[in-house]
Amino acid sequence: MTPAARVEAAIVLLDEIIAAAVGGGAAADTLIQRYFKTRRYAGSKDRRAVRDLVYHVIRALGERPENGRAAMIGYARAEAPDLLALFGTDPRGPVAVVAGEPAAALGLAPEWLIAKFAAEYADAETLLAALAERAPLDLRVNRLKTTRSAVLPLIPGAVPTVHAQDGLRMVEALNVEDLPVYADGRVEVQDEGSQLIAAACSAQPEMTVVDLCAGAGGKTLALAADMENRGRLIACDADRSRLSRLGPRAARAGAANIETRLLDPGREADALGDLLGAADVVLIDAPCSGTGTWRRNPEARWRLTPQRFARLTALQAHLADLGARLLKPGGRLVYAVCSLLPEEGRLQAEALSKAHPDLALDGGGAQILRPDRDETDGFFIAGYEKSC
Ligand SMILES: C[S@@+](CC[C@H](N)C(=O)[O-])C[C@H]1O[C@@H](n2cnc3c(N)ncnc32)[C@H](O)[C@@H]1O
Repeated sequence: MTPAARVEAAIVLLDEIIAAAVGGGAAADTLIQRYFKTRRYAGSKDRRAVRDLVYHVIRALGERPENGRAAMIGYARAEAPDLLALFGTDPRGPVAVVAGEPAAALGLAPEWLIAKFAAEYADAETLLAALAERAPLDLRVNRLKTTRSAVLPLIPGAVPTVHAQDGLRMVEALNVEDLPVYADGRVEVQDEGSQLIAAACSAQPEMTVVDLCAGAGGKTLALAADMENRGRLIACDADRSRLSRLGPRAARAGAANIETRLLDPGREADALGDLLGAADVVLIDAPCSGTGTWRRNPEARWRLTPQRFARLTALQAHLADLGARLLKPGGRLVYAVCSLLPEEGRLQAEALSKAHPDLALDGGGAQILRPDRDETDGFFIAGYEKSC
């Protein structure tokens, strides 16, 4: 592909990503993969160049742009004038820019979200800038199969993570999924912050542990390792397709004590009657806006609307309350979100304490993980003990 053709491809992809942000379509990564599946003429260098350009543009623009062309013109004008010079030079590239054409403005996030960050964090700009960076790749060593020290020499470019005891951070680029240690389930891809959430549950062998929003089981697998495959680990979710991905992952990881339960949204308790007041540990890794994961999914900034945000916070409160009802006396509850907004974290934790006076927040209180300070994705984590 010529340089101008790569710019045109990036514009087409940005159009698709913007449309998906409006209509709840696929993630940018998926759209990029699909795009190249049907364009075999694009070589690996072209693919990488187009992908990198698309992500540079997404990261640079806070508000959702009108369209891909406006996004590219705004980005190129401010950050890459050499790209602007390619417009109108090649029939396979973008046509020349005309006077007065719309151009997107650079920014860290949509204005309404910047205002929310600014109301909560004195250093909101630093935090938002850190969320616009690229995230490192972390692995979790699967203690059901091996140890961190045994695996470390087998992965070039990996170093132990600072906080998580089973974590490795890739400091050199490597296609981890091609490694034998990945193929046979000795390591999983998991951000260090997610590993710390599972660790905050203090799950032990022989316990009854409920992972209420298990998704495809990222944290469930870490809990199974903490439980040494002994006891009951009930992985629940309202999304059938996510939950169905847990089985093959558990098989690869050698996790053998997991039961799955599909929940009916709004009627989740119907499938959990036998577990009310019966769990030693409940993890609520609640569905959220994902503001803490913008480093990995920068287009998520363009997806969120005040209406969607309000629906999420209502769902979080509902699931937190349900989780509290599953705990047995003396049990432990962990409420977590991959968001740094107080409505999804601090205020939910306060409401939970108020609604359930028998839950006592951990001695250290709730914890916030930040990319600029902790070098993890952004998370809110609150751990509670239920009185006996
Ligand atoms: C943050 S994600 C969970 C990620 C997962 N724990 C992991 O470690 O990979 C939140 C999950 O909540 C699920 N969810 C949404 N509504 C739900 C509901 N009403 N009951 C249970 N789970 C729900 C979503 O399908 C999603 O998988």
